[in-house]
Amino acid sequence: MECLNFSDAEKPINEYSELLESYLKKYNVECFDYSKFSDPKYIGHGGFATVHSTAFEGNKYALKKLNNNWCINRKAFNQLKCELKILNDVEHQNIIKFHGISREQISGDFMIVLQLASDGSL
Ligand SMILES: Nc1ncnc2c1ncn2[C@@H]1O[C@H](COP(=O)(O)OP(=O)(O)OP(=O)(O)O)[C@@H](O)[C@H]1O
Repeated sequence: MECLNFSDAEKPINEYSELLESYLKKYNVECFDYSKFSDPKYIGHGGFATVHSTAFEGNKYALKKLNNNWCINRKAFNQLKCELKILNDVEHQNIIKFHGISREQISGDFMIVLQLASDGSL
């Protein structure tokens, strides 16, 4: 008899955000306090995220919020974890710098904090 594997059901990305944060903290990824971001200005959105420019303690960043209608299963979550860890390890003058992550505690909204491409081109 064939059994359905309910443990691998897809869930919205915000339901993984706490797990994602604690995993990345182990690798010293900086976790920005979401309440300290100010002056958000909409830049644009893609298939998986919405991007705003914002300020944090006097510095400007691009804040990329993952869309909660993006649903992933456990395997895709594990891939995302690895990709974010790799992004944190990469440093190159031609690659937008990954500064860290942020999480809105109540909604679970998950954000990636990036270098702000000043001329709007990436
Ligand atoms: N670090 C950044 N600095 C400035 N603008 C950015 C930055 N990252 C993304 N953007 C802008 O925000 C918008 C959305 O970007 P995003 O990467 O979410 O979508 P995308 O490039 O369409 O890719 P996809 O749909 O594959 O996710 C685009 O206009 C992009 O140029």
